[in-house]
Amino acid sequence: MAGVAGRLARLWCSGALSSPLQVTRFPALQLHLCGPAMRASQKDFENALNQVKLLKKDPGNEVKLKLYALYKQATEGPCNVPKPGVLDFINKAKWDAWNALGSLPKETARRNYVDLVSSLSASSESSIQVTPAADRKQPGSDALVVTSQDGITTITLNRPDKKNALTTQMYHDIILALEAASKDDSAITVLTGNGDYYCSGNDLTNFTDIPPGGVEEKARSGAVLLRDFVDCFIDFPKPLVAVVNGPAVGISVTILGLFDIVYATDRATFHTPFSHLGQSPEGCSSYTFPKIMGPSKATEMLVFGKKLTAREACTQGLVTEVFPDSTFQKEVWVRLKAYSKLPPNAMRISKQVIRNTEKEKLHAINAEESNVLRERWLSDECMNAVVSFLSKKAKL
Ligand SMILES: CCCCC/C=C/CC(=O)SCCNC(=O)CCNC(=O)[C@H](O)C(C)(C)COP(=O)(O)OP(=O)(O)OC[C@H]1O[C@@H](n2cnc3c(N)ncnc32)[C@H](O)[C@@H]1OP(=O)(O)O
Repeated sequence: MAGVAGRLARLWCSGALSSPLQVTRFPALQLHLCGPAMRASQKDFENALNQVKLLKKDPGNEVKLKLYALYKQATEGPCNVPKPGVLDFINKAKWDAWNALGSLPKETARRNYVDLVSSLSASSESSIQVTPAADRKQPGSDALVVTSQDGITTITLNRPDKKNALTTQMYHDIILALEAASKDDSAITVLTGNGDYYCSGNDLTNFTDIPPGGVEEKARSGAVLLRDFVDCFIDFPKPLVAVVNGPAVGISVTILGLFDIVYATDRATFHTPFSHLGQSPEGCSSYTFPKIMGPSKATEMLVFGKKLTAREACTQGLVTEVFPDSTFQKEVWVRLKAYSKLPPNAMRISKQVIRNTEKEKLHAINAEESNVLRERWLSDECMNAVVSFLSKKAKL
């Protein structure tokens, strides 16, 4: 049993914050773990109990023991039953595992159980291929290409002849791609563009596809899609990196405030011409931009549509680092491949510790921005701007 206990201890030490030893060594972290941001609800716990039954791979005896111990600790508290006899190997191993958790609080055990099941579910689904969106047989879906390599899932906008403008189908496909990436075995996820542009924002021809319910219905469904789209970025659990390979416009700029890292070529520009288009900020930028760059710089961008160079965007904190265009791809991918080798659970959990403090706020802001935009899309100012662009009278 010393062997099992030793191996368990090693597992815990390498596991995601589940070791009682680690928790006592980092009391500040323990506070976070027990705080509302990291608390696993009863529902999360019940979901995890069901998820365990659906695991495609047997996790092995050591992990099963760990699950058992966390379950007992979460539901009954510290081990207080008599130790089974030496010949009762199985029950003794279970007792030892439970007893090893000492006085770990029930709430922490519940959280650790949920995290462990979540990492097991992710790795048991790792055999699922992340296929290019084109293979999902969705119309227009070759506009998005998803690949997974070297621990990195890359979502590439692939409409270079339209400057990677986002069609309605692409919003749906990106949501699906992010959902798949959140569960695959990659450590980090990248969004980038193919061709000379990163993305020219919302495809303005989206406005021409009016359903039987008329423009009001179009605006309503657009606002729902926008909200769902941005929610995925708010909730994305792993490090999310934007590789900005060229100019970025509109929503492709605003959501950068929800990424963890933004690398840009020195050829990139950042442009949010909402007033020119009779529109208003989305992607939580009404909150993230003032927070990142201060209110007046944010106003220059979001209200007056000031276009920033990559270096200006970096100085103002929207971009993490700028690279010469000639070496951009090489330098960025070398860096990302190195990052992708870091322990994935630690990265995920650190990201969540950072993000969880304001997740609720971001969701509320997203809902409000989407509502305001729904009204803006029905305004004369917006309709005139779209008509001007579509009739080739206006360009940014
Ligand atoms: C669920 C809904 C959510 C909605 C969320 C709201 C988001 C708000 C925004 O994103 S606002 C930003 C909207 N974007 C724009 O207004 C950009 C419009 N495009 C341009 O001004 C220019 O095309 C350009 C400055 C991006 C590039 O100019 P350039 O001269 O280099 O290239 P072309 O104009 O010749 O572009 C090549 C073809 O691509 C088409 N195209 C480019 N961007 C868009 C776009 N956003 N929507 C639709 N089409 C776009 C352009 O029309 C050319 O097509 P053509 O070859 O058929 O003429």
